[in-house]
Amino acid sequence: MASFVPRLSFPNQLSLPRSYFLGHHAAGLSKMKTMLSSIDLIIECRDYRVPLTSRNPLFEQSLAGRERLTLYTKKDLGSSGGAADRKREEIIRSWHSPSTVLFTDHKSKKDIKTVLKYVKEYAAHAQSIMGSRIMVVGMPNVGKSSLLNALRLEGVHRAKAAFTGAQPGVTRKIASGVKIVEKDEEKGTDNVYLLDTPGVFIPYVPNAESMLKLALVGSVKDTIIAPVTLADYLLFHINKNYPWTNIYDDYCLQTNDVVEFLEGVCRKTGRLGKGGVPDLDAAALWIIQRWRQGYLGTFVLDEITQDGLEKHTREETVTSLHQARKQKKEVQRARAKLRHNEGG
Ligand SMILES: Nc1nc2c(ncn2[C@@H]2O[C@H](COP(=O)(O)OP(=O)(O)OP(=O)(O)O)[C@@H](O)[C@H]2O)c(=O)[nH]1
Repeated sequence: MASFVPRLSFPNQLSLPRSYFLGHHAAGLSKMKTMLSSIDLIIECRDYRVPLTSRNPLFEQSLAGRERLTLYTKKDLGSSGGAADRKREEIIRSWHSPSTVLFTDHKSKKDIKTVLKYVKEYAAHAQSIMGSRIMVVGMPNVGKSSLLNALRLEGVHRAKAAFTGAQPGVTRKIASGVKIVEKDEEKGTDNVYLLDTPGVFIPYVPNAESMLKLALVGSVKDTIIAPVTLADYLLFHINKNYPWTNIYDDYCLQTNDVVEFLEGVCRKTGRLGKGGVPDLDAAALWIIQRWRQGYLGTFVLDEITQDGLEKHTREETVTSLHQARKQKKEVQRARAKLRHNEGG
């Protein structure tokens, strides 16, 4: 039998939306800027599974001038704690050196204690009279509110203060500060407050593959990109990077054909419509959610190399919304011209 050959590239998705910069993202960012003078430290959350793609250049520009802790969230979904994971973390640390970088799973007491230790040390060093104020920022759905709740529970043993949810955009406004560390008279340290902020998306994603990655990790609403396209990208990624794992053995043999894959999922899970027709959209959504919950294993979608951050930053063009619209129009014009030529 011929051995399976995975696809080496994913077809370019010309019609894929490349923007998800909503009104409350822009409003949230402006408000963050105006509040900067009262903030001591920024915790910027990025997603462990997309350490490069979940970097939002807007935070570099708008929130410059404040000390920052970069925290890679959802570690449990990207790392199984093996040698390759440790190597990856070492590389990511080197990107930010000499600044501190932490990797967290919000359910891990150990990880949350490490963040609290950093925060306490920072607060002791900052010696603010009014108590320290920390702002947590990041892309939508990266886990900011979950982090706040976990820090509050571990730090002051208080219940949840922020709503969380599996879809992006649960936090819409900057909340007032929530206490995560109690003052300590003996040590001479004051209270530490954490401010949750709405997730802010990149104004214009420079390439379609980055948009697919961001959609897969849940940074954009599931209604924005067709679930079958997203499942196809997931299949491509699994085949290319984990061809030996038999992750989807339960549904079908190894394949590069998303329809074959999803039909297998439909048959196995009973997602069949009238007359037994497979419901591909429902199967795609289900498999994406299984992936997001970690049931298909641990995944990192970005390629992590020593010069990865530098390369990514170079390639990244922070396109303004005006430029984004201009580019969109150019694509539309090119397509119309193509249609016209094909018709003529
Ligand atoms: N597995 C895992 N899931 C996490 C982790 N942190 C957050 N989540 C989940 O990710 C989803 C989004 O978390 P939130 O805390 O609401 O994210 P957010 O960044 O506040 O989202 P916005 O409201 O869009 O700004 C929720 O379903 C959380 O349970 C983590 O460390 N590991």
